[in-house]
Amino acid sequence: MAENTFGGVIGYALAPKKQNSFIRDSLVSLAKSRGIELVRVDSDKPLVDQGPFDCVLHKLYGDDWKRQLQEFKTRFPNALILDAPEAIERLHNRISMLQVVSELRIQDRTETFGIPKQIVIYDKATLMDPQAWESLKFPVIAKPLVADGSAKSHKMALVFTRDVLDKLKPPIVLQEFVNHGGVIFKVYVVGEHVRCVKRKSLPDVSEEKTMGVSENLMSFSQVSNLANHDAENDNDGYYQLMHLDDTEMPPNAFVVDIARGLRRALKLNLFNFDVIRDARYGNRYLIIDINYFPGYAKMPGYEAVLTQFFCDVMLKKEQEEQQGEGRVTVSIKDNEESFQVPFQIPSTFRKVVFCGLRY
Ligand SMILES: Nc1ncnc2c1ncn2[C@@H]1O[C@H](COP(=O)(O)OP(=O)(O)OP(=O)(O)O)[C@@H](O)[C@H]1O
Ligand SMILES: O=P(O)(O)O[C@H]1[C@H](OP(=O)(O)O)[C@@H](OP(=O)(O)O)[C@@H](O)[C@@H](O)[C@@H]1OP(=O)(O)O
Ligand SMILES: [Mg+2]
Ligand SMILES: [Mg+2]
Repeated sequence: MAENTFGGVIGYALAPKKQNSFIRDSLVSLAKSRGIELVRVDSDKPLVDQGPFDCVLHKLYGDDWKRQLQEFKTRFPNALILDAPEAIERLHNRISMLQVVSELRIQDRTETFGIPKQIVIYDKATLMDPQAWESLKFPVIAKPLVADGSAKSHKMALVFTRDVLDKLKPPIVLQEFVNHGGVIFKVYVVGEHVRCVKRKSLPDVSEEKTMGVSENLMSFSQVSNLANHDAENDNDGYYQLMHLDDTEMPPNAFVVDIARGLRRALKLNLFNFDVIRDARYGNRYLIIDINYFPGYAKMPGYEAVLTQFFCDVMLKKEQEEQQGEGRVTVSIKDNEESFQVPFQIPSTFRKVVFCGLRY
């Protein structure tokens, strides 16, 4: 993509951990060299009192933050909020998060995609009702329904048998565990840019293993974020087991099609999604998780990707503002009724004088 010169000020509102990992000197200086200034938003002060910002980049939760963004948008209508809080909210619930996958249509591909079979359980009574989960095949993964960024929302359990379901705390999603060779694909989306990487995942579960497990419930959290095992230091054979190196990537064009479709449907620019390849078929892919503003710094060369995105956003904003300059709303009064009509002033006219027309 051609380099553009439209700079601007981007305010970032991030939790301290995210700020530390994302806002590196290397990103700040590269962005600066392209005219983009990255400025920290102080979460102890009202957002409207800070700035001016051309754009606000954010990953914070709660009603107060949402209200602050609304107030900011009202006060500074030209400022961009990246991304819209209503669009982000869809990812805070593990059911609505994946509903969007069924809306996607991708043509002319031999690969297929979908989501694992899953049900939502809101209370203990339903959890104990066999009818609720009779359509599910065990093992299943129990995931907290809410994905609100808390440590709790990442606490999962691999459940081998029905008799341990009473140990779970609703509201939860019960999702069928699908064997996938112990490797997950994480697809990072930054506007138009799409990058797929491999990460380790839970190992496959065999029928015998399901029968013979001593514990019928195995708890875990953020498996793909555990430190990568060094192949030379692999005393426990974990790295070998995961086959990270010899796992084939999904076709790039397929991944890009899904990413672009999700971006359009979700109306989000900054997210990643986790994909597994169903070991039973080889060309069937399942989307299991979508995260807003993930750990981009783990993506090699993230500084260049994010800087280009910031520049693209600023350019688009500038173009829209220029187009918008000729746009006015004309009030028309017809006897007692009045109408508001949008009107575009042709760019060749420098000055237009509206008089009280009567006809
Ligand atoms: N249906 C499934 N079948 C097989 N493995 C799964 C399934 N769902 C989740 N996993 C495994 O469990 C891990 C955690 O699940 P998931 O990605 O839904 O949780 P998360 O806490 O939201 O993750 P993240 O840290 O990416 O936000 C996945 O990375 C994958 O290894
Ligand atoms: O911790 P990191 O920055 O690396 O990023 C992780 C991010 O944590 P943070 O936003 O709390 O920092 C998580 O967000 P929440 O679900 O907790 O909101 C989730 O998006 C993970 O998927 C990200 O890891 P990745 O998917 O890139 O491996
Ligand atoms: Mg995940
Ligand atoms: Mg997640």
